[in-house]
Amino acid sequence: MSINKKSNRIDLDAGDVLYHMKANSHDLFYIWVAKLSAHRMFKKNEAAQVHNGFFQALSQCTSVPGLAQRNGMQDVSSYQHYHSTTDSYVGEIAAPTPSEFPSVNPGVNGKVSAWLQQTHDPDSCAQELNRCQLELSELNRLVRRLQLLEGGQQAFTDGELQRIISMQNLSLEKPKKSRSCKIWGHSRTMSRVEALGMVRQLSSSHLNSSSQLGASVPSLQDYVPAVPDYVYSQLSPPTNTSPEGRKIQQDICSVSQRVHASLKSVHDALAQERQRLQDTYHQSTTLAETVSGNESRHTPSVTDSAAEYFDASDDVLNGSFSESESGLSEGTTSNSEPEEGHASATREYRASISKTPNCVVPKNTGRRTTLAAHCPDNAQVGLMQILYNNIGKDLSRVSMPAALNEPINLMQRLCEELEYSELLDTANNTQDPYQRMVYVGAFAISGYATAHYRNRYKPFNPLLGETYECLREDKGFRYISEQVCHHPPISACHADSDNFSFWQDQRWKNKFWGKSLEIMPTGMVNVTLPRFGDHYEWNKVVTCIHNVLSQQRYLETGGHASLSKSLFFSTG
Ligand SMILES: CC(C)CCC[C@@H](C)[C@H]1CC[C@H]2[C@@H]3CC=C4C[C@@H](O)CC[C@]4(C)[C@H]3CC[C@]12C
Repeated sequence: MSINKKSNRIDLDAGDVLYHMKANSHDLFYIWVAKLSAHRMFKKNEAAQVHNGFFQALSQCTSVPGLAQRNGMQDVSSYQHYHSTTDSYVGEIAAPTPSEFPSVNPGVNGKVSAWLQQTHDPDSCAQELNRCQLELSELNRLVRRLQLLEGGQQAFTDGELQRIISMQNLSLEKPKKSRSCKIWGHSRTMSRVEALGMVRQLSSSHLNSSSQLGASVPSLQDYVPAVPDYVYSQLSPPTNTSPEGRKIQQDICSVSQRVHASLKSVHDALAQERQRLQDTYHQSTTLAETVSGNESRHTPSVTDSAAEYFDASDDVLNGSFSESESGLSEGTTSNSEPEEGHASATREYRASISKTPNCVVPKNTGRRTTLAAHCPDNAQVGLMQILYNNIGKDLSRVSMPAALNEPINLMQRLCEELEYSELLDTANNTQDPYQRMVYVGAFAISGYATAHYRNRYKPFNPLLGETYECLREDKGFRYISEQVCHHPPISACHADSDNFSFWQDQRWKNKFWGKSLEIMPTGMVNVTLPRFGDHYEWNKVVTCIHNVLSQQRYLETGGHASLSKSLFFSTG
């Protein structure tokens, strides 16, 4: 949660949804903030309780009253305890049998298996996975046996403790200064030797008090403080030295390696399959283009483009790209899938546009319809690691691997916002001023058509002074842009045609929310229509990249945009 007192704004990143709230008054703002903070506190406590409950359950399950219980399990010094009792704890809830391992959504399973069936060697993957499942159950059995074996030696004996302290290079410095160690007369940190001596005294006191001195005689334990918690907290779990334990550990290692090898081979097979699909798709589209020849090529619009860079609606119309290609999760794609009615409306609209006067659409432009190179699969790029290595640095200056880039730069990407420039052609030929504004409005949002799908790659950041020029004879406009500032990146662009002039200088602020990244463009977009002397101006809305670090990334565009019109000259 972040707040801005001046503007009474509260921003909340709730994982999937990002809330931006603005309170009408200061009082309301403070009430909201107080309530949200209280809610957050409540949630935190709730989580802490669950956490405590977990450890309580662990300690209840500990069969031998161990050291950790003496320590109140505060810092679970005993990683070993955690492990040794996990078995019984898990057992209380439900012991996971191999068949009960968390499974993915059955719909997804269905799709995957259907796809696997179509491949040339569907059985090998299935066999490998079956084998994997067996190995995992074996692994489960081994881990349980190891835990049972360790279960008998949960608590440290004093002798063991001494051995561990002397073997491990423990720092016996007290983490926080406190005056609890009164026995030494003054407060100071213990030396290693002292601590060891203390342990020795402690063990003898144990013996004395229990077997020789009797309850009435004050034992040394009453004077000598127990071995401090922080000493215990540094103990690493004792390694299992029994030959059987070692054997089980070796078995676990080798079974894990086999599981890893199986999963890797399944992964490789799937990757190969994916490549095969991509190649087939690429070949089929190239073939289709050659067969259909030039006669059917009216507008070399993105409909023809077979590369991974594609237009949203066309892609949906053709149904040519799978969900995995677009890198979207099931939910997001199905939300935006238009019905057939929408598809035919789009076709009709396109047909009507090409009849617009002044709209010269050459038949064959000689422009390429596919990109020269395929995009590499960047699913493996570990963004988390990159961010982790650059903690504290300005993210805009962190260099990212080129596998994350699409083979165009930001100025080219901005030029794509003119993909539906026919709307402006139509506006310039529409008498009704309201209708004109509707067309301009439609054009203003048409720039986002691809944004929804293009979330897997980022455009290259242009260099300072770099220019990009694009002549679209097919659409009748020419476009030029220049990178006018590198940090922060600002691109200025201008496009001209018989029917309109378009210009914008775009810079944006980024806000990283942990799971999502918001791109907040500043600057206005301008369009003029020469025939009526209209000047339209609008601002761009916020684009939010949700789940930016994962493959379930998706873009959401929203916010307030206002489109205003003024006259830039009188037409008389
Ligand atoms: C590869 C991974 C990690 C990140 C992918 C980030 C992509 C989705 C980001 C990086 C730069 C972004 C673009 C930056 C600027 C603009 C201009 C704005 O007017 C519309 C959105 C648009 C076009 C953004 C769309 C999303 C975008 C392409």
